[in-house]
Amino acid sequence: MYHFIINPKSRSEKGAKIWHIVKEVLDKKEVSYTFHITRYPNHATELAMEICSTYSGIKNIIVLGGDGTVNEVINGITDFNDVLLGYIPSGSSNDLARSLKLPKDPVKSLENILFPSRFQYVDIGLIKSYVSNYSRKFAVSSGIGFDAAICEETFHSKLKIFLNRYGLGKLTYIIICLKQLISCRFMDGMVTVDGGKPQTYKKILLITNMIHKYEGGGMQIAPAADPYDGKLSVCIVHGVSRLRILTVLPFLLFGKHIHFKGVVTFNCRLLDIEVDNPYWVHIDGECPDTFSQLTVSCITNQLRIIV
Ligand SMILES: Nc1ncnc2c1ncn2[C@@H]1O[C@H](COP(=O)(O)OP(=O)(O)OP(=O)(O)O)[C@@H](O)[C@H]1O
Repeated sequence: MYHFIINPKSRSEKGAKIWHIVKEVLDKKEVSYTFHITRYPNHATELAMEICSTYSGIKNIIVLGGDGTVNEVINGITDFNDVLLGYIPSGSSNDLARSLKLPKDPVKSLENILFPSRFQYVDIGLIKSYVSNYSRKFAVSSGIGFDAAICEETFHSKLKIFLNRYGLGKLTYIIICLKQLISCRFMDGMVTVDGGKPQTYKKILLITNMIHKYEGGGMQIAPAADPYDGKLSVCIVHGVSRLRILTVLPFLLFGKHIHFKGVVTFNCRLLDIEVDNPYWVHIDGECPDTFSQLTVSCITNQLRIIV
């Protein structure tokens, strides 16, 4: 039995159309399944919880949506040992699917799930703010500063809906990225790696904590990120002028930004972040709030996913 959780609103409502294609194949093949359509933000978390509590034994939960829906689902799974996750990417950025090299075509994706050749245990991240009493898991990445400000603005953007209609969703990120480059505030703060000595940074553009190498629809923020190594791949950009950042940005696509002055990358299990003011934080591309204190960690080999 497969349990589908579908976000019809993903990729500006293309999720609904993709589900119809998938459903047709399921019915034709007489596959036994239940399906659950999300009706509001965070509904996928409730649905995943419901599936976990209703059915016993190993549950095949299949997510049809974007990275945000995967995030909601992993936050609803009550026992990771009892879940085998399948994923049919139908979001605008699909960075998880890109990293795991999952098929883009929904029918191929479905076939991969119905006749799986293998599954993998992948790491997930956990972000907490003790100051704000907040905690959430993430599948792909979390970040504070510039990348989160871009996510926040993209979320409210009418341009995204318009450009997604023409398959140009990526362009939204580029346009908003340039806009944020002019207006975003730099942070001053302190970063503590694996409980070591706190390190002070000035004029921080962003601090990203990556499980997988891509975010923002294929930007290789952490080209060395390995979702199976039990570690976060961290990227800090600091002390660089806005003009300089503009010249570095194109190198992000290929992960070559890491060679520039002011870009610090390292792997760790635990990261403490304290910044001078509350700034936007994104978690798998969704921005719950602004925070000034964060503790980020990696949970090793937590999620069993069909690849
Ligand atoms: N019925 C709904 N109405 C409004 N919002 C919804 C509904 N169902 C889910 N959502 C919200 O849509 C958000 C975005 O979905 P998702 O991330 O899956 O797609 P996306 O933004 O197109 O893809 P990506 O994250 O890959 O760019 C989710 O975080 C979820 O809260």
